[in-house]
Amino acid sequence: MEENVEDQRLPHKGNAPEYVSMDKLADLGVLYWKLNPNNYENDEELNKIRESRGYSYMDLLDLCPEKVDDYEAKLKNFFTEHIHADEEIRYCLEGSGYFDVRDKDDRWVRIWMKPGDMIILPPGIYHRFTLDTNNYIKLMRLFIGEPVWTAYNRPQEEHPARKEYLKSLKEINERAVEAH
Ligand SMILES: CSCCC(=O)C(=O)O
Ligand SMILES: [Fe+2]
Repeated sequence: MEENVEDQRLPHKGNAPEYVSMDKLADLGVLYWKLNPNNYENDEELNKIRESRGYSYMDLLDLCPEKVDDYEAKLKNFFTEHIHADEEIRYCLEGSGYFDVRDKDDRWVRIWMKPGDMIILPPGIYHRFTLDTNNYIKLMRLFIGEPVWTAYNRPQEEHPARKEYLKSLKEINERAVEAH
């Protein structure tokens, strides 16, 4: 996506849009599933993911002005580039929104989340979130154990999760080179 944005809710694909493959996202450590959002209370596939990855905690987040205290302030924080010490796991049940992640060359990749899209962002990846022009999203948040939502705003080059992430990127890259 474009580097500089005036209205964060617009797509910002630029004049010559470039599309990023799921493989390239996987190379950044971003995992993706397509699930059935109408069946989230009884979804075997979701349960399997939760069990195998230890996601014991779950809550639902409805992002709209009526349901969120400090709505504008929250959205502003979500759109401030940051990392976490843990994975960020989000499953879109209704509405839509953009998760932006930095690629290897520090360019933004915009992920448009729609109902059924589930992503896991690895610890230490720089990212941000915004609603799109529909102004509504319902997200499931998952976590291993007691949730920690602390965001560390960029720059965080000395943060252990950041260092670990850069190391894992290097390893993914080396494996890709060997495979060719
Ligand atoms: C509303 S979920 C996405 C925002 C985010 O990056 C976060 O909660 O840390
Ligand atoms: Fe985050």
